Amino acid sequence: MRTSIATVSLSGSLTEKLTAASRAGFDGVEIFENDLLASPLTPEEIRARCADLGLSIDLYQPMRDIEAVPPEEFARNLRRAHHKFELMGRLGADTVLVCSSVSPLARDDDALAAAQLCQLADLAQGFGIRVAYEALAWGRHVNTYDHAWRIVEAAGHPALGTCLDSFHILARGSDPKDLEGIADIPGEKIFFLQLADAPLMAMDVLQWSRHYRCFPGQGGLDVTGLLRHVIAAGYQGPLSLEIFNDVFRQAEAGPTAIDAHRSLLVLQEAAGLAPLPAPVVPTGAAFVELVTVDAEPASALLGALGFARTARHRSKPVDLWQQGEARILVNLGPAARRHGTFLAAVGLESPDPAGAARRAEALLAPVLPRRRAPEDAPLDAVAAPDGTELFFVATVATVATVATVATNGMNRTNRAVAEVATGIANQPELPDWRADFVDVPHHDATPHGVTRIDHLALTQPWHEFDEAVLFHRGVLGLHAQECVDVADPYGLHRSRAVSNPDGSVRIALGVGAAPTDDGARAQHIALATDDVVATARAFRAAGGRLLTVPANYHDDLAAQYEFADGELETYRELGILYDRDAHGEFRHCYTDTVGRVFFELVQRDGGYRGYGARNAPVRLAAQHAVR
Ligand SMILES: O=C(O)c1ccc(O)c(O)c1
Ligand SMILES: [Mg+2]
Repeated sequence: MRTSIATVSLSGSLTEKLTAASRAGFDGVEIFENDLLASPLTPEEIRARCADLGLSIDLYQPMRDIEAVPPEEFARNLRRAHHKFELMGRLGADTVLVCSSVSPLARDDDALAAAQLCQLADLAQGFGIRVAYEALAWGRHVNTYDHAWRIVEAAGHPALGTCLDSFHILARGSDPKDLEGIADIPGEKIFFLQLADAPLMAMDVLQWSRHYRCFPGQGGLDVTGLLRHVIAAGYQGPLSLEIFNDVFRQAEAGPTAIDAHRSLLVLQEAAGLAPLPAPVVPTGAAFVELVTVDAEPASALLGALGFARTARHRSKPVDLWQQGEARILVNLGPAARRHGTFLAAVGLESPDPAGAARRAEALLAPVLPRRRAPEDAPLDAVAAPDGTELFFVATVATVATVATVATNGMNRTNRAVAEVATGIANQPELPDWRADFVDVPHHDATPHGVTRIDHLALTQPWHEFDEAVLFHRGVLGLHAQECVDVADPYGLHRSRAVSNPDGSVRIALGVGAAPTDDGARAQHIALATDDVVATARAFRAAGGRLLTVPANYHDDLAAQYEFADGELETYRELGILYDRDAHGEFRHCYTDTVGRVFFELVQRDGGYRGYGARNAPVRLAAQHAVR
């Protein structure tokens, strides 16, 4: 379907907003009156600019406090409307949005509202304009979609229809049954559809709408369900985003518009309107890549954690450090001069790397060159919103399967293998990232019990948090958990975890204060161990330093839980934190920070699902204290 976006959703001047909308692939815009009033361009120039950018002006909005008012007031409203309709003629816009009145002058009189809207529509019709009447959730007398529709129906004017806005409809928390009436509105009488999501919050609905709307898929409203009803009604107009959001108002318009368009692609897929290449959910973390200018601190830390430097890149100064199934690349790269040591890339194991990249590209993710150097294996990679490079790499099993199929035909493969092989039959050669690395002699440093990467925690730029969540959900097909807010002594840290079904890929996306030296966005790598006490002790014995946790924390633990003899003393000594949920237990501790990066050692038992959020305020305070 055609896509559109209200100019209020983007930051900048009207010209900047239009340019961003066009570049992101929108077909049209809603011109918000304030953007026009503040623009030095004449309506004719705006019209020409939109035409140059390939944008139609799908809606002019809003007109307020029009209906159900005393006659002398209504006469003034018609005069105002006359001016606006002339303006719309100059703009080349043929639909105007009228939102339900909030005026104290408005009467609770549907017949009067219908009669006056009918007169307004008559005037509009003379200009070739249609009036779309929308119920604001806080409208004085009209605040539900069905009430607005009853008035439109009663008015019975061909130039009068309704505008449905998912926020106003869903924010009232109505019973899903109440939405079924949407499908009964004749599709051609739904003149416009505005789409917005919002995080679930208990607050005044006007404030909620004006500050916290977000793109579909970023909040907690069932925008997909609503869209299905509107489509069932036969609506054929554009899908238009109308997002009032304090963060998007400040963020750069270009990336916000791309995020916006991505949300409509994911929404249309979910509503069964337009398919995308199917999500290829990653099945594991193959590696994490750190970039640093000085390998020494990172190497010392990895060595103390029990990692061994097992291989080196054939052509570049990149070392592979490994322990169990945890693999960390240390890259001596110039980028670190700007950022300090940072996590630059993640290798995600994928049953179909090319398919994963196709979906990412369809969802407007920047696709990175397949080879970073001519001799490198050609890997599919895209950039996440925060710039982290995501490599889709063949799972070890997939690479082996292709080799087996290639050499032995199908006779020795079982059915599961055959299925995977069919899925990748058109990829004769699945590049293996590991082939770029040559083994180096190493003393098998006694491993310290790290088995794999448990999760990554990546702090996002302040204005890209919602975008990051939608990206990881939509592009990678990961499931997003609820948002958690964590108190930081110098601010607030908000976190939302995304994961695959078996928990072998977990990323905690965060935003807010960061306990790093220059406030740079902290990134941490949590390493799984079956025995955090043993791993922590071995780390210490090898010269590693663990984050010190205040005694008050452990005193509080003693008040909450009963521990075996000596257990709590061990946790005090090593700075181990403890949490429990309905499924199991979590024990974890933290290393020093190098640049932006630190490590966490975690022991999950019994299917614990969280990330130790209740301990995060104590951990953040301790990290700030170290600085
Ligand atoms: O907040 C408002 O006033 C407002 C204006 C126009 C709309 O379409 C809307 O949904 C809200
Ligand atoms: Mg609206």
